Amino acid sequence: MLDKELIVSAPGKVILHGEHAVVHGKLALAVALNMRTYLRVGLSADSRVSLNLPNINTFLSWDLSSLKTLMPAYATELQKVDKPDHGLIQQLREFMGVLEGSMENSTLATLAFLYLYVSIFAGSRDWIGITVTVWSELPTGAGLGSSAAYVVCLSAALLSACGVLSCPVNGCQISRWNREELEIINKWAFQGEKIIHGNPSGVDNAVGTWGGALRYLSGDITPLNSVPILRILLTNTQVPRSTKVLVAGVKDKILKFPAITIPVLDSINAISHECEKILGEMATGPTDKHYDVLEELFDINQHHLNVIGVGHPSLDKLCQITLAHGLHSKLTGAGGGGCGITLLRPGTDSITVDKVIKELEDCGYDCWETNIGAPGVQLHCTSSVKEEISEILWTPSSGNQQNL
Ligand SMILES: Nc1ncnc2c1ncn2[C@@H]1O[C@H](COP(=O)(O)OP(=O)(O)OP(=O)(O)O)[C@@H](O)[C@H]1O
Ligand SMILES: C[C@@](O)(CCO)CC(=O)[O-]
Ligand SMILES: [Mg+2]
Repeated sequence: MLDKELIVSAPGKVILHGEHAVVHGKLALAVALNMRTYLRVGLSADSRVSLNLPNINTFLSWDLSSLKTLMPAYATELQKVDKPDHGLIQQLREFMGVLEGSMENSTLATLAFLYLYVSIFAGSRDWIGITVTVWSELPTGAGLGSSAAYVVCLSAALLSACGVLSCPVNGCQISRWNREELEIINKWAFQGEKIIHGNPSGVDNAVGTWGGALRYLSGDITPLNSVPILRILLTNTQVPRSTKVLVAGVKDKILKFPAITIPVLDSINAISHECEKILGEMATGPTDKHYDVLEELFDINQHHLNVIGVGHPSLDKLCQITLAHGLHSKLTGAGGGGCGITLLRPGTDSITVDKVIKELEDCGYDCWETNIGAPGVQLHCTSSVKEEISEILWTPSSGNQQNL
């Protein structure tokens, strides 16, 4: 139960192979990124529920009594959540005054929050006024799993605030929940992703919850324990896109040209399997040949992703620029702009990397070399949060808060 306040965080992710195909039951390989979303939840002094999302300039507040009117007639068994309650989603849309199909960042984030708040607190008798502030190091809507990190944080924080999960801080700087608890967090986060994405596979919230590197196939999550350290250059083309729209576009292509599109998804599946095999072999001694294969798999998959309609000229340009320096890239996440990844061999010298970064930055892109395999969702003791993040979490601009 929420005593005074809690801070949780969850990582973003990079999909190495399998984006989009994973929505249709194929294998994906994904790794957690060392960029996180942080959430602070505190008891509110008045009986209000407030949501501060500074990254997307959203500051809202509701009277607790008005939220109670939305409580479903039944109490969801919190451990057994399965499908989203479409009746409740519709009721929340009416409550917020938004139309079905609205794609605004703020609408989707608020709908996901209210859905999780009302559903989770309906299962507990104690409705409490809370203030939730979320801030992220991840770019919003750029393919790095910002939506999943957001809903994983919401799920962990709300389930802890209403007493379903323990708050295992125990004087530690950082602590984690046990396996059963992580499974509940993941299930509720998946509900949140469904509200934001429409038809997510569940891979992004799985990485946000469990962290590390994992294989994901039709809901089965298996940690990849022996992944070698890969050097990855991440590039944000800064071209905005929506995962929901891109996922729906692939579905349309499957329906329109099944005989053409399904074999492409099967080939992406085979790429993920091949990559998994190579990563396994690399654990006992990476060779140049392994890197040759990884590079070729990036190239083939990037072509496939273009075929299924999720490429973008900005991503083509990224591939061309890096290839001119002997480096291989592919989009990551939903594509359509957003981020791409470039594989750096252990021997890639810093002069080459700096040249590539300069050329990409000249196109208006943002680049950084990254570490992958970060920990999943965790609970922080207040003093363990970086100072600049803690300042943001403590000073929401309530001046422009909208009271509803
Ligand atoms: N920091 C944040 N604060 C509030 N809402 C956020 C935040 N980050 C992401 N979101 C929510 O997630 C949505 C973006 O999700 P989307 O799935 O389109 O992109 P992504 O998760 O960054 O990329 P991908 O799904 O390809 O990995 C936003 O519209 C918003 O609703
Ligand atoms: C495009 C997609 O495959 C990955 C988005 O990060 C969607 C999903 O799996 O939910
Ligand atoms: Mg997303």
